[in-house]
Amino acid sequence: MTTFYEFGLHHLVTRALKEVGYAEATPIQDQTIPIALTGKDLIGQAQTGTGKTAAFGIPLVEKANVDQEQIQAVVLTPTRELAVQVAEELNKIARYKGVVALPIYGGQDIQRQIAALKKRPQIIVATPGRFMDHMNRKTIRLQSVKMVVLDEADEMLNMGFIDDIKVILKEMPTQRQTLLFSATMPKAIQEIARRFMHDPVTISIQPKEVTVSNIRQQYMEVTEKQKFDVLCRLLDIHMPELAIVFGRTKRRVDELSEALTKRGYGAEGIHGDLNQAKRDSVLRRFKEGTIEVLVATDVAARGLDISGVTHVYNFDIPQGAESYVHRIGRTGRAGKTGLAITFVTPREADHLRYIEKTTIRKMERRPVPSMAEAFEGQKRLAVEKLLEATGEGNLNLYKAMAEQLLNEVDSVTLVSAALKMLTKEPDTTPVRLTDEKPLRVAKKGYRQRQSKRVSERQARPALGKDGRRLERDGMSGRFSS
Ligand SMILES: Nc1ncnc2c1ncn2[C@@H]1O[C@H](COP(=O)(O)OP(=O)(O)OP(=O)(O)O)[C@@H](O)[C@H]1O
Ligand SMILES: [Mg+2]
Repeated sequence: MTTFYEFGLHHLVTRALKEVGYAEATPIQDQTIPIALTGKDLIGQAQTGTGKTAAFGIPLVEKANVDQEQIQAVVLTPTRELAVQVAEELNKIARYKGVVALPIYGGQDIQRQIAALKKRPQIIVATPGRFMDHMNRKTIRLQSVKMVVLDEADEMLNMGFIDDIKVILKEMPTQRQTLLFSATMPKAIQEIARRFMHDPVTISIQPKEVTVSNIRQQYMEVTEKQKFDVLCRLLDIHMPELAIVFGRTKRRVDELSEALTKRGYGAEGIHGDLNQAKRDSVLRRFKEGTIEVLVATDVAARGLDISGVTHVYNFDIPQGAESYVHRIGRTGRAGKTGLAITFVTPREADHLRYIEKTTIRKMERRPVPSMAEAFEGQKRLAVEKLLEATGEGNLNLYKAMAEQLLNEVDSVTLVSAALKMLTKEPDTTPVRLTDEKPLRVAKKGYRQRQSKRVSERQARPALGKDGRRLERDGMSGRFSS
């Protein structure tokens, strides 16, 4: 493996990389950084969690000129949260060189953004809709842009951003370098490449294996009605550090997070109908570990890098194989291991096969855990907690009382009572969840009609009451501003 010194980077860039703990380049970084540094256009594909952000981020920071107070690079991302995250990573890489990356996204006060833009950052990381807004207001000037990155380009196409992207790219100087990155590269990307890239080099790391091997992939056959109890049991058995539960629609996410909270789990939902302040606070509390279960639509499936996510549950099987790859890719990142479990209702069996066929990877079928197994898991946790407390010391304050208690109650009864108090017993609090219709594998004719509809929709962007463009919420198929 290559160390970052071997790329001949500015010493202030290598110093920052050392500080963030990147000793060696990951395979995608190893292969793309030297090409990107030469100024060539590039398409980079590598599995989730393998460091694509730094693969484009390092060349961006390396090539930016600190003394030139103009926008020199633009990164476009499909979601607001991803724009923030990518800007954070770029700023880490850029901290000693003094280059500044600014995130610009919808739902944030535009005047504040305009004020921040006046400070003349060298790199902008933006969602397409808000970027267009600034272009139209002439609060962003593009004449000095030398590099453009499309992160998760395929998702931006899925979300109907194609027209925005075309307009944005047309406004950019033609003498620019264009980089395109994603873990999945459907055919539609080639159209972007052909129209907007100049003789791009394609780098694909293990294109056959779209998912990383350190994610264990399992599925469980459940009925719609069983899903919620099975999820609760799994959470009790797995005891994830952090878990993401993906639901199909915004309503589903709302109902699920409420139901989980009712049953005593620290859960919150995130989707595109929530205001930005709420989205930000939910994500922040998840990262801090204040809540341990994030319930999400596909809005959280792309690019988000949250360390500590040990489990991903597809409460509803995802529509597309790409969506599956990105959802489960929120775990098992940067060489860590993770577990992904997908719920499949009887009528969705074909859909599961289609995903397996597309990812060329079989999921392991697992039986639904019983309530007794979940209870066992929780009892084990209680024992662990109790044993841990015995090792912590500072028990002297309690010992006199313990001895007194032991005169009155036998030791087994006493410890049993302590364990009972520490154990989360099976909870059957009733919850309200609206059934989702099963997903069926689309028939060929239907698929074609659907894709035609999508292209029509793209040609005529959806407008809100005030005539503003609306952004689509991942794969949930509804619109939100
Ligand atoms: N060279 C490196 N050494 C160690 N860790 C790294 C290195 N490069 C990146 N990482 C870490 O790997 C994790 C995943 O990186 P990143 O988010 O860029 O993945 P990605 O390939 O863009 O994934 P996705 O397809 O999900 O967007 C991050 O936590 C990042 O800090
Ligand atoms: Mg990424």
